Amino acid sequence: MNGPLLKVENLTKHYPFGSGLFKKAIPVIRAVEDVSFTVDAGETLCIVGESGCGKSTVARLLMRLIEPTAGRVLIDGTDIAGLKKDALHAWRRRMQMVFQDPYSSLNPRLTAGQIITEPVENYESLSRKQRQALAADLLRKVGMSPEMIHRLPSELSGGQRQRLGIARALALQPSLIIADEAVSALDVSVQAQILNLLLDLQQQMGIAFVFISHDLGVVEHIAHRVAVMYLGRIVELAPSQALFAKPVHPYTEALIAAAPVPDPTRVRLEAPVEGEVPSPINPPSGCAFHPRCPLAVERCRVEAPPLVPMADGRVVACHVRAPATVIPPKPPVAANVSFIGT
Ligand SMILES: Nc1ncnc2c1ncn2[C@@H]1O[C@H](COP(=O)(O)OP(=O)(O)OP(=O)(O)O)[C@@H](O)[C@H]1O
Repeated sequence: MNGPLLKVENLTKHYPFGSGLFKKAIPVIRAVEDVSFTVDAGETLCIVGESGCGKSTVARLLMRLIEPTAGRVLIDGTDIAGLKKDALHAWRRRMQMVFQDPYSSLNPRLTAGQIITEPVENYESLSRKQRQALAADLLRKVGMSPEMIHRLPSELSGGQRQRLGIARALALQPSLIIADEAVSALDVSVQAQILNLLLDLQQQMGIAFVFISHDLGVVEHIAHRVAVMYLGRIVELAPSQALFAKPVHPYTEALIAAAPVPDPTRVRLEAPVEGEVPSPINPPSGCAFHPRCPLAVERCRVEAPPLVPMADGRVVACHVRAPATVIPPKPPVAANVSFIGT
């Protein structure tokens, strides 16, 4: 199939805020605003940004766990919103999710073997032997001993539980895995093991990842491309190497400056730039980053910058660093005009 595996077009999610009883319009939380990107087969797109910028909402929209206010999600060119029950069921096989907290996302009453095979049994019935063989195979794939098949989640370490969550996601042989802060709850050494496991699996099985993280060390390790979000919008989307070598948006620059060295004690992105993240209920006019931006000029206060494509394949929304080319107004049409006296 030509074209991207995943195409996200102008995805927007507004949550109602309060009742709006005495006002004409109900105020909304602008969680995700006009987000567009693509992901190719076998590619890893990381989404980064401070807490509350809309990363998890994008993940939930991709998985169709919530409905968008506007915009579309296409898989292999098919709009998932238009799928009827059976087609949606079939499509769900292709996209799986790995969650941040491996403990709360695993049923504590099921054994590792049952947890792994449960998604498959939603699609086909398996004999006891097939179930055991599948579970053992997937446990091996994620670097666990098949002997763990009878263990309960409470009998596993955090890293083992996250491997189990990955094994469960792999069971349906998905084309795409959405991983929302999938390693954030783990020790740094276990994080590295899980990330390397994901990279190996990607090479072996050609899986694409949308990997959501606020940890740039993690992102630098695994991303092919990176989308930087600020207050619900993508402000820069770039090939990973280019982004880390030369961030263009002042917000990206600040994020990278806050986490300069890839080491185990690296700074988290809790407050990478001065000032608070503004409210998504009443975002600033113009560029939403302007109140915190050291480069802001008057235009930033009044006009929202569009995402402008740059020569190295990135797109950036910044009036100062990536000014949109102003298309000169067309000259007046001169043909067939006759002037008196000429
Ligand atoms: N169900 C909901 N109802 C109302 N507001 C919501 C809901 N879910 C998220 N929000 C709001 O939408 C915005 C984006 O939230 P989201 O969880 O997507 O951010 P995030 O970048 O994933 O943050 P974090 O890194 O802390 O998980 C936030 O302002 C959040 O409070």
